[in-house]
Amino acid sequence: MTTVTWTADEIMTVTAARSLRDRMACFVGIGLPSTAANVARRTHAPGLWMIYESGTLGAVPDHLPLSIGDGILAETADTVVSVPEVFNYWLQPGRIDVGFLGAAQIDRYANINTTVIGDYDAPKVRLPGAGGAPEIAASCREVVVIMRQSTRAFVDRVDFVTSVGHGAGPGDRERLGLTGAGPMRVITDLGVMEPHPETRELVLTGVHPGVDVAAVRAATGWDLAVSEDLALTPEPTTEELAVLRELTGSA
Ligand SMILES: CC(=O)SCCNC(=O)CCNC(=O)[C@H](O)C(C)(C)COP(=O)(O)OP(=O)(O)OC[C@H]1O[C@@H](n2cnc3c(N)ncnc32)[C@H](O)[C@@H]1OP(=O)(O)O
Ligand SMILES: O=C(O)/C=C/CC(=O)O
Repeated sequence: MTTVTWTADEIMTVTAARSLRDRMACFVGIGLPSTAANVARRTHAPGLWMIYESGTLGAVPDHLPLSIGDGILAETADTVVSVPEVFNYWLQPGRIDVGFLGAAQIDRYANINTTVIGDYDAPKVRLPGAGGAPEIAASCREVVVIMRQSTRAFVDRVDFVTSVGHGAGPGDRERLGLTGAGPMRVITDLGVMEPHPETRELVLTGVHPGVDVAAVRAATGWDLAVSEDLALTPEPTTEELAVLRELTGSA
């Protein structure tokens, strides 16, 4: 029997890809989300309708776009619309099923920071910023987050709320007028977290093969709750790995 070997980053990306279903409309963030969305489209979800913020609807890039301005998106899209149309017509009225985002920091309520580490006026690290992420987090029907797990990234309270997840708990999204369900899954190199239906706090609902719950808790900056029905992530298939490695040039 052939043993398939894979890295922690690879199982993270493949697991995130699997969270997308065929024919979904997916607002794709640049970086890890874009890699995972393109893996999904080339494997189990050929009809995934990928939307990038530059106004490219239905892009089918033959390589990973370097940015939302990469020509391959406009060249391969079903159509290209203006940025106001992406936000005002497609996103805000709830026409997009899933927003797929990355983050530098996330907290127990899945609030996202991509703005600054440390004090806003005297930052330790200045991050890429908000871009369209706050609107994506507000209005997509649901949000999936992909990021590597460590205590520097998984913090009790984010240094800056760039994109609201579940705010300070139940009812906050409704109070703020955010129409989408918010982050429903956070996928990392260690496992999968989902918001508790009542408290909205992230709960560990799955671990990747070979990962201890204790290791996930140790990489989290709050007392992470663990589901009683903890799932074990299925390993990446050879097809998923081949597609991922071809896309990232690591084949
Ligand atoms: C639709 C849209 O895409 S809108 C665009 C909005 N912007 C985003 O969505 C960005 C989302 N992505 C992020 O925030 C990412 O985590 C990034 C861009 C900050 C970093 O991603 P990567 O390029 O994978 O780099 P990496 O995680 O190695 O971090 C690079 C550096 O950023 C800094 N950094 C990143 N995360 C942290 C953190 N949590 N705490 C402190 N420093 C950090 C560090 O200086 C780090 O370098 P180091 O690891 O040597 O210390
Ligand atoms: O400005 C934004 O929202 C996103 C930028 C990401 C990119 O330039 O690819």
